[in-house]
Amino acid sequence: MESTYFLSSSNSHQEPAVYRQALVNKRHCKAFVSLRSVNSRSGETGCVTRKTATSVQISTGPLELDGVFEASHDQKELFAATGRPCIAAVKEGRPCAVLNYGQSGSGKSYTTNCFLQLAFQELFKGKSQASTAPPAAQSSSLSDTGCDQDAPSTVRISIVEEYQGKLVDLVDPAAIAQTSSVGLSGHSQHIITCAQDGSQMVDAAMKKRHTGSHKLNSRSSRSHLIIIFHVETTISPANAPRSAPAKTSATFSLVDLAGSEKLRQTQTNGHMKNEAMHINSSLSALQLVFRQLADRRSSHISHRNSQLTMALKDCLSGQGPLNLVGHISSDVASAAETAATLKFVHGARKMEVRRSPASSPTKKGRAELEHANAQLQQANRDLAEQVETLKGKLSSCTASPSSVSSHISSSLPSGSESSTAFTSPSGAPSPIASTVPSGSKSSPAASSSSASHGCVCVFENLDRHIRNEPPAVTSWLSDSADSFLWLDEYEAAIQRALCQKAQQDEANTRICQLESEILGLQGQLAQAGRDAVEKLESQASGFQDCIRQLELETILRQQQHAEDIAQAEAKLAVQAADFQAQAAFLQAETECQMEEAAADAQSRLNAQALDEQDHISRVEMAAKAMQQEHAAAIEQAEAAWQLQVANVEVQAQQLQECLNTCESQNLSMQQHHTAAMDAAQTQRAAQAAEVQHRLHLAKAQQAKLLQQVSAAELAADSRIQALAVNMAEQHACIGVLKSDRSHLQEQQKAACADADRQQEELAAAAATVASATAAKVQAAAEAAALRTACALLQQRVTRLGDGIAAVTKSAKGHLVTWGLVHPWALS
Ligand SMILES: Nc1ncnc2c1ncn2[C@@H]1O[C@H](COP(=O)(O)OP(=O)(O)OP(=O)(O)O)[C@@H](O)[C@H]1O
Repeated sequence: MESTYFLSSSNSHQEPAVYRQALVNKRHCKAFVSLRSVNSRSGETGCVTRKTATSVQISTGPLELDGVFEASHDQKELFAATGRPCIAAVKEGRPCAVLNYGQSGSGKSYTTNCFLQLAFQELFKGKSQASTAPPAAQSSSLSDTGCDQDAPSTVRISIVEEYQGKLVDLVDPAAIAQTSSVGLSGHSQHIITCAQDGSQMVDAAMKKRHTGSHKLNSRSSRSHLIIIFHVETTISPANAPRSAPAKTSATFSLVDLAGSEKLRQTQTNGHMKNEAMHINSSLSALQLVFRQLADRRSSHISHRNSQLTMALKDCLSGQGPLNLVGHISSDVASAAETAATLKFVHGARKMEVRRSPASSPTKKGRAELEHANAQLQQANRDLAEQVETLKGKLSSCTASPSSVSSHISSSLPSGSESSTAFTSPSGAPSPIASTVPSGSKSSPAASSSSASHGCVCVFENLDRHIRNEPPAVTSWLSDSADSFLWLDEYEAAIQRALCQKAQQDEANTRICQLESEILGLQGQLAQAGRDAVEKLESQASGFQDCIRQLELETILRQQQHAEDIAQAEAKLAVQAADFQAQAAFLQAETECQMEEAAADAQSRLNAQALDEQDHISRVEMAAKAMQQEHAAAIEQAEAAWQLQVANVEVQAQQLQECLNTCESQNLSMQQHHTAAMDAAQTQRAAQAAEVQHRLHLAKAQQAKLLQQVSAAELAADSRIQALAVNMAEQHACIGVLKSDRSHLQEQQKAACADADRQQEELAAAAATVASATAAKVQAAAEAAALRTACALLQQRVTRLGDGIAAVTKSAKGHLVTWGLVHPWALS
């Protein structure tokens, strides 16, 4: 049984997308131009000309491309450059595509039809007749032609159009063609076995394609046509590398895009206008995808913008050739469209194969996928081992005819030869002799299993001969009845062989079952892969949607932020203007306030100076008042003292007068002797007691005056101390004022002058206080003088007392002497 393995095909329906992504950046899109030199509309030509085989001349200079062909006669060359490499690639298992792009009426459909015929020829090269055999047989027959070593074993075709955003299967309308994250799916696939088949199918499908008539094209395509060739190729062993798989599968897409239209030029209305809008919209989506694929900075490919780009996702993946044919006209009236087509086609050359973020799975998804793949590969290996084991068992059950015959020979009676054993006694050749090689002997020990196949062959041959030629065999059997004594043994061998054949059939059945299981598992593997891919792609599409949503939100937010920033800037400008105005106002206000503060400070200083002056004047007045009070007190004290002194002097004079009177009376009494002596003595004693009393009073008054003087001195001292404290406080205030004045420059001078003036005044006050102190000293001196006078007065009083005592003693002596009084009366 021939084992077939799929190559690592890039077909999206057989492998996860992660393995389909090429990792190397390289250019994969080639740009070609099909130039129609017609002047149907404007009558002028020459807006573009073919310069070389790979460049066109336009107004701005030459434009390099991968190939430039004259549409009128170069269709085969164009196909050779664009279609044939794709056919070769699809046979190698790489997906590829040819896209026809251009203005309406530029010849895209014409070229597509030519390409189809040429592609069929290329695919079925060497096979001219359609085979009537069933597909399985066709597959083998295609590869067995020997014309093309790698001719496709199976070619299936799908024809789908994208019309107004919907996909339509043009071969089987019942099929629901749709796109998903893995590309196009659900479309019908139809095996074709020859170019004729393909042409008929395409012709039938083309009749169903949406077309319309407008000014530029009487049969204008109103849809994008996608013709997909699903090609499976069995590579001959000679071509296949030793370890390479032997079968490939891939798709070749031939795309006839609807023409880009300017409504003004085509002059379409109503329904066709709608169609044109859809066409232009999907072409714009395609252009965007091409631009994104050509732009390395672009991280997102917008396949989902249209059904067309979704359906062509595989073709654009860059795993196989992508040939873009731009159809242009040299008509000057089409210059704008020609320029646009050239720009698009030329820009597509920059497209590079790269990992598409749109299809790249997430890390987690990739890990899951790789894990699942590893498991599936392990299961595949296990199954392959089982198959190999069963194959070994089968081969051990299989033997060559020679071994069977030898086994049969060994089973014959001894001495009998196989050649005679199968020869009739009449010498007629045995009908089965040819099945048993003569003279072949094998060891009797040969296994019955190795003999089984030979026995079966012999038996089948015999059976066939019996059925085909019954009389000959019957006669041969009857003639040889005696010679077939070993028939029983032969029958036994046949039984054994049949038994082994049954075992072999069973093994074959088991192998078939296992193969079908393998196929089922492979299908499951593929399905699991597809499911996983689909899941990942759906996740990726979800992510894309999220990313798009986020991008949209980001753009909206950016716009909102820009607006906010503009508003904020406007507000800030207004606020800045306000602030400036406020700052100017505040500055003016501050200056006014400073001026006012300076004026206030000045006035306060002036007021303080005035207050100080008032205070000093008050202090001075208080000092003056105290001095006056002190002086008054001193004067009062002096007056009181003088009054007292005067009183004492008066009393002393009065006492002197009394003494004089007493002396005169004493003289009179001396003249009148005894009676008057007692009365005079008593009177003198009473007078002396009164004088003593008055002296005592005078002394008390003197002491009181002395106390008053000392109290006045204490009060004066305390007043002087209070004045000194006040003066110290005034000095402190002056210091504070000085420090304040130091901070105020110009005003300080006046304040200092005032302070100096106040200082001077204070000095004057101090001088006044000093003079008051001097006056106090003087008063003290006067008090001392008063005290001295008092002492003198005391001495005079003492002397007066002594005189009085002496007078009294002399008077008493005279009285005793005179005998007026007895001495003892005087003691
Ligand atoms: N190379 C050519 N040789 C001769 N005739 C041509 C060639 N190319 C186009 N034509 C003719 O020009 C006409 C318009 O061509 P075609 O329908 O292929 O244009 P188109 O690009 O497919 O237009 P649309 O986009 O509107 O479908 C057809 O009648 C076609 O036969």
